Amino acid sequence: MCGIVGIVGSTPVNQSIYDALTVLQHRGQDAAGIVTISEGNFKQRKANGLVKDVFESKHMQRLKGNIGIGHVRYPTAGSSSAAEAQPFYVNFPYGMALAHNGNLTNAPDLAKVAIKSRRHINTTSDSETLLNVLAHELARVDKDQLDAADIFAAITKVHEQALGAYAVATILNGHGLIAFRDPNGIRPLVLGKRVAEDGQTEYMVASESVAIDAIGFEFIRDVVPGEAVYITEKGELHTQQCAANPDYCPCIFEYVYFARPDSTIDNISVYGARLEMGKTLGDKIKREWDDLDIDVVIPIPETSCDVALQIALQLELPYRQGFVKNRYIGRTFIMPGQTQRRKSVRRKLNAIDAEFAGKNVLLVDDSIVRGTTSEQIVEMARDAGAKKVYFASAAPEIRFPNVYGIDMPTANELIAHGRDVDQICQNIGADGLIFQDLKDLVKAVSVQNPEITKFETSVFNGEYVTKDIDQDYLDYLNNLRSDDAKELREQKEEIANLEMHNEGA
Ligand SMILES: O=P(O)(O)OC[C@H]1O[C@H](OP(=O)(O)OP(=O)(O)O)[C@H](O)[C@@H]1O
Ligand SMILES: NC(=O)CC[C@H](N)C(=O)O
Ligand SMILES: [Mg+2]
Repeated sequence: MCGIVGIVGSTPVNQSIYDALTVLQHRGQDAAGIVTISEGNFKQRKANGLVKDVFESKHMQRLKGNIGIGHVRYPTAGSSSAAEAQPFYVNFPYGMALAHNGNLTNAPDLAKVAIKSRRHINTTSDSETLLNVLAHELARVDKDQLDAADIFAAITKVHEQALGAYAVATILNGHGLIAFRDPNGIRPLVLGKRVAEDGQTEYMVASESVAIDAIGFEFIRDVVPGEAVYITEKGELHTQQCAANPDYCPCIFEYVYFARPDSTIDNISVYGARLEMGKTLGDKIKREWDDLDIDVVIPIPETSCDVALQIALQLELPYRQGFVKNRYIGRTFIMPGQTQRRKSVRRKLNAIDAEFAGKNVLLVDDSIVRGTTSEQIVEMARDAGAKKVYFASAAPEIRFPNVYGIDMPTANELIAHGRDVDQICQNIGADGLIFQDLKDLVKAVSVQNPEITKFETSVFNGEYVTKDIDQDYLDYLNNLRSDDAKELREQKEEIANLEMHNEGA
């Protein structure tokens, strides 16, 4: 999952974009970038690394201008090279830059069409392709100055061509900031505003509401599926529905794992959703495990803490933070390779023996994906002296690849693929394992906003909302993006490529 942000201000936006990116860091740890426009010139800084490492004060000083966009990246297409860090830039028409969260499922076809239209695509990133599709549609309008209707017409054309998930922020020289969300609203996008000292209203878009809160903007609302927002350089706001058949279907995994608990997405508090997940899973544990003698409930930090606390309340058992998290290690699941992910679990989490010695413990995690965390954590609980180790997952079994912006491209890498609960339990070495039921997860998330009746749940049930996904596509993705394929390709690219990116800048 990546994080995006865009601001049209009445004073320089570099620091606000930087600050917003730091609170979206949990959505992508691989690369970060900011592009601003100052007097018709684009200013850019992007590189691999965390926000705090990518931007030095010399970069910040150069990122002048009252309009800009930013991105934190967790790659799901192309490579993780710095050349594919975002935002991407094209000079025609007008000069524009784009930041994308999501994943296009027809990127290779779109790239072919764009190249036929004499656009140049320099990387394997789906986001660069998306930028070129939009640029092509804007270039078709034969005018020096586009108005809101021209821009919305171009986005309508993009919706007609692009498949998959996309929440986008883009800046267009001489015009302003454009943001839009795919017709299913798979990835989140919110809009905020702030009245500046000079009285001008400044606008902001971001992946999560927490970014809006953190830099002192006021949340206005979610951008709805298929909708586009255009904020002119002067700060005028235009919005329009640009999709023929928008159909709300946000990704449920945002609530399970990706988003910060203090964000609200599609009028659903992520924290509230996690508490509800704890209630429904707690009830299932009561129903199915009433004979078990559990002494204590222990979360696997950090994302599962809210769920675990609620389960403990539900079961009337003590809740103890038996694992201490090293605050300097990031999220392991979004790290690029399995070796790094495996190593990081033990560096990140350490057990407090007193909470385990001689006890029957119930460990709670938000999800079990590859099983990297759960396998090691069960062992750590036993090493710390636990008598019995039970495990509960707030998400159901993840058995199918994700194609919409979560890097789970290969069913074989998923621990629940082809295994029933007992087999998974055996694999992670637990004495008992319980998963949330999908209907309960949907209930837990939707209870705060009954207007949303559908969620993107393909990783649990294999039903892909865009309908273009078939076995051929999943095989293609498997060959392209399995951990092994990625490692091989990146080794080759390191040797062969001198890319269009100046890392030291
Ligand atoms: O089965 P796996 O492949 O290990 O993936 C699932 C685990 O990864 C995530 O944690 P992560 O360390 O990424 O972040 P967190 O600190 O936010 O929990 C998630 O919360 C699970 O703990
Ligand atoms: N996780 C994401 O949103 C990734 C965006 C885009 N597909 C990339 O790989 O850069
Ligand atoms: Mg975790």
